[in-house]
Amino acid sequence: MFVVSSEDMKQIDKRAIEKYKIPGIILMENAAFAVLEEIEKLKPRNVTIVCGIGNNGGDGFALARLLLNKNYEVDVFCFPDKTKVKGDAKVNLDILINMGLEIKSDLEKLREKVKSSDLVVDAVLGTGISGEVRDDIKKVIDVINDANKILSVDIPSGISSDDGKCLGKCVFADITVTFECLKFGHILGEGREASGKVLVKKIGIPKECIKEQNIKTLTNDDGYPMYLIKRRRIDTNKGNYGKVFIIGGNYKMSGAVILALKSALRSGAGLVYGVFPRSIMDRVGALVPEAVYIPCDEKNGYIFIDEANLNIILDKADAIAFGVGLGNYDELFVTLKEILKRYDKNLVIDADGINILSKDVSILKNSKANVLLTPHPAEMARLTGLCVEFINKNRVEVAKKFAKEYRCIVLLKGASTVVTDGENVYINTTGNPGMATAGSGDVLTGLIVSLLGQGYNLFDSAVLGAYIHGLAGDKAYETYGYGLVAHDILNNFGFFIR
Ligand SMILES: NC(=O)C1=CN([C@@H]2O[C@H](COP(=O)(O)OP(=O)(O)OC[C@H]3O[C@@H](n4cnc5c(N)ncnc54)[C@H](OP(=O)(O)O)[C@@H]3O)[C@@H](O)[C@H]2O)[C@@H](O)CC1
Ligand SMILES: Nc1ncnc2c1ncn2[C@@H]1O[C@H](COP(=O)(O)OP(=O)(O)O)[C@@H](O)[C@H]1O
Ligand SMILES: [K+]
Repeated sequence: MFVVSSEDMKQIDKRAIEKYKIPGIILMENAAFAVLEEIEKLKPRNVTIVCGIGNNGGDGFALARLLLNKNYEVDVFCFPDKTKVKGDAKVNLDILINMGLEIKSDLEKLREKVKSSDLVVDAVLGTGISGEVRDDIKKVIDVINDANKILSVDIPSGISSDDGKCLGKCVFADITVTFECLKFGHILGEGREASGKVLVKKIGIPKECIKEQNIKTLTNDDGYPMYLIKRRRIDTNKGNYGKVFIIGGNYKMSGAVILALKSALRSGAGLVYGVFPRSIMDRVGALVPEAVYIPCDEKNGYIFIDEANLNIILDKADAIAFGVGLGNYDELFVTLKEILKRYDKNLVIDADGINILSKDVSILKNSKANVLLTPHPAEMARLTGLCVEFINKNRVEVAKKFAKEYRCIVLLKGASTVVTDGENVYINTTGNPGMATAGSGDVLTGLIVSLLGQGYNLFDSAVLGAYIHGLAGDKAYETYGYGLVAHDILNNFGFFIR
């Protein structure tokens, strides 16, 4: 499913109205019907609709008429002042007035009504919000938030459609009914929580209008990305599903590489090789008997990959993951540099691999390998010098800029993981806060490198990885709640891939 900004949506609406000659008032009517359909499922006895003075409010006025015609008890408020309503919204406002309905603008009356209403509809601000919410509207939002149940029209008032930022104050909806496309604000930042359950409804915009906008951002829905998964031919063997190499582990940390190896096996890689320091061989061998091992020399407990082993890796690997539990040791920078210089297939750099890379990110620019970086926000901060708070508030832009500048693919982890090659963007919405647990990232790396080995390209592997990892985490959450551990996630991979 496409994800659009407010400007994209404005252009799509404009194209529908000016080029394809659909009158805006028809779109408004269809939007109102789309909201009506959801309200009827909720079976409220009485509904309070709070409208602004723009077209979002216009949707609210049209909805009020549809509900009144169906004999619902309806109260309509307009803030700051109904005399400022214009255009299509005014047409719908005037119809209500002609029907004899009183449109109130009294905050105290709204406060009373909100308490006794089964449902409050928030049609104050939509995609047309600009700047911080003005003080008078902040008060209205506070009152709306006291409601028993809230349905927001298009987007919760106060949330920016472009990045999900709360612009000073926002409605926290139970349900949001939006039109034609998802907006960034529904799945990023505070907007994700504020939107509640989001329903995307068609309102009659010709599909060409969306196509012509050339949208580059997708999220999981309509079968994407799972339809990328290829069925296996019957007459195949392990050689068809990749030799994947996972380079990781140090004397203090064997768990990360063990989890990544198990994860690669559980997600279907043909042959999984573990490259780790010799001192953890017994543990890895005991816990992952299905893997092949390349135990390496050690320097101060950290891995030292000599030329002979490096040649084996570079020669054999269909895909490499570098970094899980590796430790950040100066000489490993030299190893990473060599791999980037000599390896010409797909390379995932994760965890300590990213910390090692942060010493001099410019080595990416001369890379022969196709690189995917999978940082969490703190690792992204090390790569870019930006602070974590800024990164989290600007996830898409930060990841895009980095991917473009260093010609790699970035998978920026966290709630709403972002995958981008600098132009195309995927925003993932599977997963849950139970996955904020040690080792959860290591199993993602194992999953992605496994997909690469099986022949998916770098972008698709990252997208599928983020999606399946989140789904598997959601299934684990059903059983273990916040007590879920990384093993529970990887044990579900096979289920979803099947
Ligand atoms: N176009 C179409 O075809 C269709 C559009 N549709 C609907 O239209 C919505 C977009 O409508 P829109 O563009 O009129 O903007 P909208 O969200 O109502 O907000 C503008 C109003 O808010 C005010 N305001 C702004 N910033 C503010 C702030 N910080 N703090 C306080 N107030 C602020 C601003 O006031 P002003 O600054 O002008 O005084 C202005 O009055 C869209 O979300 C969807 O629901 C559907 O009907 C389907 C067809
Ligand atoms: N709130 C959340 N919602 C969805 N996914 C999450 C959430 N918190 C963490 N995750 C996912 O869990 C993984 C954590 O990775 P990471 O921080 O690298 O863990 P570790 O380094 O311990 O392995 C990432 O894939 C991240 O997207
Ligand atoms: K709204």
